[in-house]
Amino acid sequence: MKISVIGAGNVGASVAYALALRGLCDELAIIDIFANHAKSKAMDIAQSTQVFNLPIKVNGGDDYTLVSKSDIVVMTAGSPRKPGQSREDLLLINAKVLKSVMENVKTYAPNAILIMVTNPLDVMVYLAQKFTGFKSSKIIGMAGELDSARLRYEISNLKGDADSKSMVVGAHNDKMIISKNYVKDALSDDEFKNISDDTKNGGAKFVELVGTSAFYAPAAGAVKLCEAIIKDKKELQSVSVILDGFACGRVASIAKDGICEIFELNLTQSEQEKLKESQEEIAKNIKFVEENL
Ligand SMILES: NC(=O)c1ccc[n+]([C@@H]2O[C@H](COP(=O)([O-])OP(=O)(O)OC[C@H]3O[C@@H](n4cnc5c(N)ncnc54)[C@H](O)[C@@H]3O)[C@@H](O)[C@H]2O)c1
Repeated sequence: MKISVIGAGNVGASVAYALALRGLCDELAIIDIFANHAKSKAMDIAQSTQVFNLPIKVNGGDDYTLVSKSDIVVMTAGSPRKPGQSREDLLLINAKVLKSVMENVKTYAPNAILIMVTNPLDVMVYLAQKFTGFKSSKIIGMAGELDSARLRYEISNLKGDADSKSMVVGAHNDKMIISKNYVKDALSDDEFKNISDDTKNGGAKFVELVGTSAFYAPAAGAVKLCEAIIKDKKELQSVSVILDGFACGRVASIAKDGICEIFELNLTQSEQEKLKESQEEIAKNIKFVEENL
């Protein structure tokens, strides 16, 4: 199993490190526009695997031949949010990065399953297909599992633990949906409201503290997707998927070929309206990129 991680920054390096230490692949490639940065991460991670005597080959650089024959490519290259920025402020900056990276992925790893992390996530998921022509079942956006982890973090801070099936669905922006239909823990109305607010604010709170976006928990979300693919788990995860003219969060079953089934969301009328609004916003942002790139 060969996995390539594009972008050796905070999220990319954390993905590569976690993949290596969990022994999920036997070959790992790390690519960044800053070749020495990627090489240094690869060397450091390769030395970490020696600590545990894990037989993993790790290479890094800016040369896309390193990505050849990857089974999975995790895309993390691009700018993260800075204080005061929304994920949407990154639209054109990261779409340009995505276009150049995807041309190389298409050339060197045409059979890979693509895990997208770069923000604004739902827009990038849709554009990744436009730039690669990959089947939509082979492009999966990671964000729902991060938002769900933040939800369970808030619940367990309050209640001591959280149901592992509680999840956040819908778009990866301020209109993410925290629905009682998907929260399996018993919460009063006040508790539900406070936990929803804190979960939605989880990303911004991190940006406020350190001036950039979170990385360990997002990396864990990407690794969870890799694991579901590698182990053919048919695991239900909250992921961004390509739909008709846009991409947005759905619950989908993840297995060896990528997305094997997408489920309709079970939402109340007002939640459905909110989902529709966020989908329209995503479609508008896609159009903006298409007209301005
Ligand atoms: N989906 C999510 O839930 C989620 C969570 C956190 C962060 N993110 C997003 O992930 C992305 C990366 O975040 P980060 O914190 O790792 O940022 P970072 O700045 O630490 O790392 C980004 C890396 O991308 C590299 N890069 C830039 N352009 C490139 C190109 N053309 N080719 C190859 N590499 C290139 C940079 O050199 C840098 O090393 C951001 O867009 C961020 O918003 C998404």
